[in-house]
Amino acid sequence: MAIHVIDHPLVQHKLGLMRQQGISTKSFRELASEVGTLLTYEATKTLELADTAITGWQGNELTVKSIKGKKITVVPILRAGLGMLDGVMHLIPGAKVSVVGLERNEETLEPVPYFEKLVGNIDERLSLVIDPMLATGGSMIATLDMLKKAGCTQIKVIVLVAAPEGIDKTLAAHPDVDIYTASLDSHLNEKGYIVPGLGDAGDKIFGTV
Ligand SMILES: O=P(O)(O)OC[C@H]1O[C@H](OP(=O)(O)OP(=O)(O)O)[C@H](O)[C@@H]1O
Ligand SMILES: O=c1cc[nH]c(=O)[nH]1
Ligand SMILES: [Mg+2]
Repeated sequence: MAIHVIDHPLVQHKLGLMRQQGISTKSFRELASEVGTLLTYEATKTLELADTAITGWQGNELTVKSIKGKKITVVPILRAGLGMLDGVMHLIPGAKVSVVGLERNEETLEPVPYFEKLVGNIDERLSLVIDPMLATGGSMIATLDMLKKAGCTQIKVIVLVAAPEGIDKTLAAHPDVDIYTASLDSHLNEKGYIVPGLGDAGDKIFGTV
């Protein structure tokens, strides 16, 4: 479908803080979660509403709006996607979580799948895939392939930063998917890292470097 770059001042300010050299694990983690919340707000903007009858505070009949039938599963891509999970669940606490594990081979840049635990009835759910980084697009495309193979037909992607190369590849492979991001950065460097990017998001979230 399309890429949506969210230029809300809070998103841009927080993303700017994340780009600072030497940022602490604590700050990076907090900001990843906060930007995750803000991007989720934007990504859920198009959820359909239905009229629901309730009894109001005065005992009278009222019609209010509620989110229509659509069940949601949040899909963090291990490891780094876990850094956004709390922030996303903050807005949709009832969502079920489907976990996929993929690690990019840093020589070939190909994704290597190592874990898949999807919730039941995924064909009836909207999947919200979360990962801080979309670089070559390999990990995202493999995840979308996995979800579609399991029967999922409605998918939105939320990433903190994306590279144009990866976005083009992902949208070419999965033109039906909407991608929400805080930034479409300049390009990939010779090692497949996003420039200016955030560096290695997984390592920064888990404190492994
Ligand atoms: O678009 P791509 O070129 O596939 O790169 C992006 C992927 O790389 C990172 O994960 P990584 O493989 O480093 O695993 P980690 O989250 O365990 O650190 C990132 O979180 C994405 O999943
Ligand atoms: O820039 C990048 C690319 C892949 N994975 C990351 O963590 N950062
Ligand atoms: Mg990593």
